[in-house]
Amino acid sequence: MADTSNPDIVYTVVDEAPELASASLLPIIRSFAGAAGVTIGTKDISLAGRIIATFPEKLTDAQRQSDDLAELGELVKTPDANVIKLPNISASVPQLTAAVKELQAQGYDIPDYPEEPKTDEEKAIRARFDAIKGSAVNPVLREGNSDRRAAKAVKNYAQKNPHRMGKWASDSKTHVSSMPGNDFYANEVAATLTADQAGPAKIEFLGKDGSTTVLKDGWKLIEGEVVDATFLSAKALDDFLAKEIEATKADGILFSIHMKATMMKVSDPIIFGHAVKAWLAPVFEKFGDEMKALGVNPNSGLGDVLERVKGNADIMAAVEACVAGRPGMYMVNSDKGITNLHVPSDVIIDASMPALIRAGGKGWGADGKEADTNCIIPDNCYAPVYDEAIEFFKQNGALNPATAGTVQNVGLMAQKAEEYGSHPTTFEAPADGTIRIVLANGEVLHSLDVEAGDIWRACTAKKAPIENWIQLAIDRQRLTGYQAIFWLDENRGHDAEIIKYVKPALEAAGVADKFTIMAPREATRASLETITAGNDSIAITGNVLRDYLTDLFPILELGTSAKMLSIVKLMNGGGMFETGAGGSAPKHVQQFLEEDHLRWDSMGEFCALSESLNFLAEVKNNAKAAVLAAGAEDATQGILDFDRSPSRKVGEPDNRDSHYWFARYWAEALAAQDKDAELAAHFAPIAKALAEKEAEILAELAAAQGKPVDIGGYYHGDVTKKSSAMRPSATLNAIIG
Ligand SMILES: NC(=O)C1=CN([C@@H]2O[C@H](COP(=O)(O)OP(=O)(O)OC[C@H]3O[C@@H](n4cnc5c(N)ncnc54)[C@H](OP(=O)(O)O)[C@@H]3O)[C@@H](O)[C@H]2O)C=CC1
Ligand SMILES: O=C(O)CCC(=O)C(=O)O
Ligand SMILES: [Mg+2]
Repeated sequence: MADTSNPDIVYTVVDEAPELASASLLPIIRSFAGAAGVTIGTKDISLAGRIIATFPEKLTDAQRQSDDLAELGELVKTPDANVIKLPNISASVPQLTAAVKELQAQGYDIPDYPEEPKTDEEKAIRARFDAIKGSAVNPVLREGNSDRRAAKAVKNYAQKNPHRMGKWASDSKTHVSSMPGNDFYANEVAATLTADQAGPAKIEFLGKDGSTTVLKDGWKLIEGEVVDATFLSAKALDDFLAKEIEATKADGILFSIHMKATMMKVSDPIIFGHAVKAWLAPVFEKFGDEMKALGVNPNSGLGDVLERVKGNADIMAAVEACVAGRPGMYMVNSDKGITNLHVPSDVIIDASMPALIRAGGKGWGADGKEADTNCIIPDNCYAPVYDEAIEFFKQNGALNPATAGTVQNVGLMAQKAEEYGSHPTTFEAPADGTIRIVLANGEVLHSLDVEAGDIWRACTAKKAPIENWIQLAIDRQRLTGYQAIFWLDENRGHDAEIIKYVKPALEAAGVADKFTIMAPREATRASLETITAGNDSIAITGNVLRDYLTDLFPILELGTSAKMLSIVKLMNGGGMFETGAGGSAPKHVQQFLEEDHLRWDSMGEFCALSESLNFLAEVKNNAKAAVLAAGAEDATQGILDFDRSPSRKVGEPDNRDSHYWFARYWAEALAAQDKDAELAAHFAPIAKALAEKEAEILAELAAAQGKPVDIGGYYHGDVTKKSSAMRPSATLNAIIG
């Protein structure tokens, strides 16, 4: 539940591992900030919180929750915003239905998710759920462009303490496979709107029979907006997948598909569903009707398919026969039999491909052993990044984190830029025909012929965010002097329009010679050459590559993207500080529940906290916040210098221990500083107590580990249970107060 006051800083209530970490860290932050008069509020953007806020009608007053996401969405458009944003679940359908089930079991009268809505009432419920599904939080909050990089201290630490890297063999059979054509990349057309063309537009489907269906109406487009349309052919996709299954088998390697069904919540579950159908093609051919009657929807994954057909012996026999003839499968969890195709949100490309590359091009097979892998990334817009990276490491061997430079990112993200804002304008073609965009002035902007099942989408990027992004890039290049590359492909419709903004802006600023423009493949090679030589680069990218590269490079350079500094300079003057560039680490929760050890690293929170306090100091002229910030920076440095980050193994220090050390170093720094005598006096006894009680506190934290733990729910755990699990040291709690 959230506070309603008007705090200096808003900290988000989220899901999974970061939310567990907050149960321990937030009381420390509140206590320390409170001593300086800095208030910390919370807003609940968790999956369960959003479901509860969306369906209040049958809930009791005590169960109801305000729509915190909507409130935060307004806050980030104001200069007052100062938000620390932790990662939240972007739910796939299986996750959404599991969360609903859990809430229902807790006595919340929430409707079931209608898989196949028929009545108007079911369709209305489905539409409300669809607004919660997938990446529904980040696009609302990200009212600014993205600045992600490793803080200097974090990068230095990684160079001094290089993580383990898998070895790359030059004859590795691992490779990326993408469609030979007729994909989003090949079919894209784009234009930048003039003043005459602006206004509410429509998207229409024209059937071969002459009928017109309006797919979207009142679509607001403004002057200077880059508007593109494209489609991916369903037939071409099916041909490609069938061939890749055979090719994988012939190569004797693992089959895997990598996409982002969470963020691309309309297009990618459909593509994933095609892969599930291709994998079980003979079964779907023979038992299609029976499977339909059992409610099978391949878009929900193989796990859901198997669950629904398991009572039918004939279908199960056909599944077994089919799978026996398939290549080996890349596994999410070989111990539990969870395959790449089980759940659409289990394999998320930004995290999965870098992990495979870090491992030397190896995936996990069903036998629990590492093997070379065919990485299927159907569309060619961004697949070349991974393809080129893999080729580079085959030729040059793995990156050496001890000597590698860094790739920072300046990402175009504001106002639902590009693909990540395209959900409301993505459609599966209902039949053969044409899908077109009709502008307010009646002009047809783009018209593309499609076949039934093709995935058509329109993306846009607005002028103000584009200009703001170019300026951000100029500022960062000026500040660092690094190599600076705009990752834009002049042969792609959308990118060619963006280049028309970039070139004149760089000329006008007199800095054109400091920047280059390269297509993703060439930019990947150039950046890898740069960091291999120990130098640094800034990748100035669109929204998707912002996401992909801020996992890829950190995972190679630092071992993880959790330690990244991730700043969103909100366009109306506020600041949002994301904690790292990774997600909510479901695997960490599994481990925590089994053995009460939380390996989540809060480095992202530590970095975001200092930034947020510095921002408060700057915009509100709050000198005490500046002192707190400097202390938090020292504490972060202490965590790195003395190696206080969590270990992965039960029985060794975990997330909670790192919070103790953070509190201790922070208190020591505040006690030692001479800028604010009042704060120094306040923190001196706290620092002393934390030092004196070190052995007791660490013993109490250690004693908690090693047994299963109950937190009263996965998506909607019990706040008290979470708090007592995450704050097991009475001695520490008493000092924090
Ligand atoms: N900003 C946001 O809101 C984001 C949300 N997400 C959401 O998060 C969920 C999980 O996404 P997924 O793609 O699996 O990516 P994650 O980043 O959550 O997990 C991938 C792996 O990265 C490592 N990792 C991530 N964060 C940390 C951390 N703080 N400390 C230590 N290790 C870390 C873990 O490795 P190991 O297991 O080896 O320890 C983890 O298993 C999804 O629901 C997704 O939609 C994803 C990205 C961003
Ligand atoms: O919103 C999401 O689903 C994921 C966001 C993400 O991966 C990122 O911003 O790095
Ligand atoms: Mg990401």
